[in-house]
Amino acid sequence: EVFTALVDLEESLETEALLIHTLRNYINAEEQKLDLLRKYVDIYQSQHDRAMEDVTEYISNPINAYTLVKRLTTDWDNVEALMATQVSTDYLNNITFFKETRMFPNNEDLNGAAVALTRLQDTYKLDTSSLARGELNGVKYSAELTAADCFELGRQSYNNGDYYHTLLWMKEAEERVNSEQNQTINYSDILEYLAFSIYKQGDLSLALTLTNKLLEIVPTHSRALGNKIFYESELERMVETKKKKGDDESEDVNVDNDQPEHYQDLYGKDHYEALCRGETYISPQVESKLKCRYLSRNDPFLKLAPFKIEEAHLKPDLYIFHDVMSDAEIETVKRLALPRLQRATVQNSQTGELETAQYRISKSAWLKEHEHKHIADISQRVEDMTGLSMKTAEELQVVNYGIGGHYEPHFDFARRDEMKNAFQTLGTGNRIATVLFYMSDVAQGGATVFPMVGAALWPKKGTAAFWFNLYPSGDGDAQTRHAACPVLAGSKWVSNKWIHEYEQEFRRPCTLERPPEDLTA
Ligand SMILES: O=C(O)CCC(=O)C(=O)O
Ligand SMILES: [Fe+2]
Repeated sequence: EVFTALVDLEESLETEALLIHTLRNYINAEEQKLDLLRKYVDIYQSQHDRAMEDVTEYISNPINAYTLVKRLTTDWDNVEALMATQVSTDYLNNITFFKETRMFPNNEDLNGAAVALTRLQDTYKLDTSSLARGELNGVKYSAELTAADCFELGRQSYNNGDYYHTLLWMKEAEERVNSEQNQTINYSDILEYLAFSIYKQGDLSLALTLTNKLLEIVPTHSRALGNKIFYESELERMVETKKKKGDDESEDVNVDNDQPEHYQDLYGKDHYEALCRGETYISPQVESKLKCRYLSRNDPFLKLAPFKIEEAHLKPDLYIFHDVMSDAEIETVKRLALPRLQRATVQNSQTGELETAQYRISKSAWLKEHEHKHIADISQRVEDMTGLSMKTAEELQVVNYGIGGHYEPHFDFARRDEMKNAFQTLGTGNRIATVLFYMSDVAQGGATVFPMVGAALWPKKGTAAFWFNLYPSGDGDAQTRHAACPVLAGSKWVSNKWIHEYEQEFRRPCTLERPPEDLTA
């Protein structure tokens, strides 16, 4: 979803400001035109009224005779010309220009935004009515949805073949429209979608009832008339098959009330979503062993200001480093990434979906002195934190997740079959370890979760997560499979520092120890 990234939405707000300004100017211009026409019509009226007081006297006066003729010729021509003036043309041209030169969401973006919202609804088990009232997990935000907004969410779901969400949102639209003073959508439009998605869910008679209700409101509705005939004949056919079978076996109606496929097909989806909701399942044995400690690596400087480490899981070891990126460094990293983030997107390899905006800060980027220092300091800090060499590490990779932005479960290391293309040619080896800096707090959602071990790491500005992706033998640790949960409220900024195998020989000598079970071969 290209348009869920914060930066895109910011530009969209600027575009909207331009549109509002243009619309206001257009309305003013139309009003000026109407004011002028009003002035003309008033003059006509008063002259005409005067004439009608005494018609004979009026037309026998040569001046009146002249002005009457003039009013009906050149004056009237002016009126007609003014009436015909297309005030809107220039303003419409302006709008076309904005659409061509500025970032402008299209129908695909609207669909993406709707999918993002329904994803949040599923992941965080949000109740439709609460969501429509602007409540997220009991927190009331100012925004609310109108009946028309709910209808549009239903319509987008419908177009995606997702009748499960169509029904949820059309029902909500129905409830909302009944309590709206100025109705934002026609009830009959809602009924039509409602009836068809109910049919898709297998309830023929309810679909027929709703269609009849629709025909009471709009008796000539042609699609509804067609559907009525179809539902009635289907129902009749069902009754006949029932009679033939002579029992009450359930009918083989085209039932389609499951969630769409992509909600089900991913490994451990339920578990992943439960973790995202904060229902962690880390084993009590592991949890009781977790400690917080200071790390100084016998380094005299670090002894003065040791790293504060929190263990989040053991085997695989997941660490949280506290206070390892300053606000100034965060601002630098975001600012360097921002201009490039606007159109950059990440494609999810499993779903092909566009996920988030991301950007790699490159060494060759022209950096100001303090920016250069910040980037170098961050790299040095990662070296101090991990004790690993930065010689083969990748550049800092920046990701911004907007509302609904997420990253499906994945490994950071390359599997054996991917290795050749991935990192071998670079001469850096596989990604031995990951340092993930959190560059923002996230109001709700956005955890980094490890479904196979039941750990969830919650973003906190200035902290960093750290783990080894590979066993000392060089084999990938399947348990490090992880995901970024969708952002429910707020915006999430992270940056990754991926550290590679080569050059680590003296820092993390490899052993021949094999993993207990190689799930990734
Ligand atoms: O954003 C996160 O929490 C995780 C990001 C991640 O896994 C990645 O970029 O590889
Ligand atoms: Fe990752």
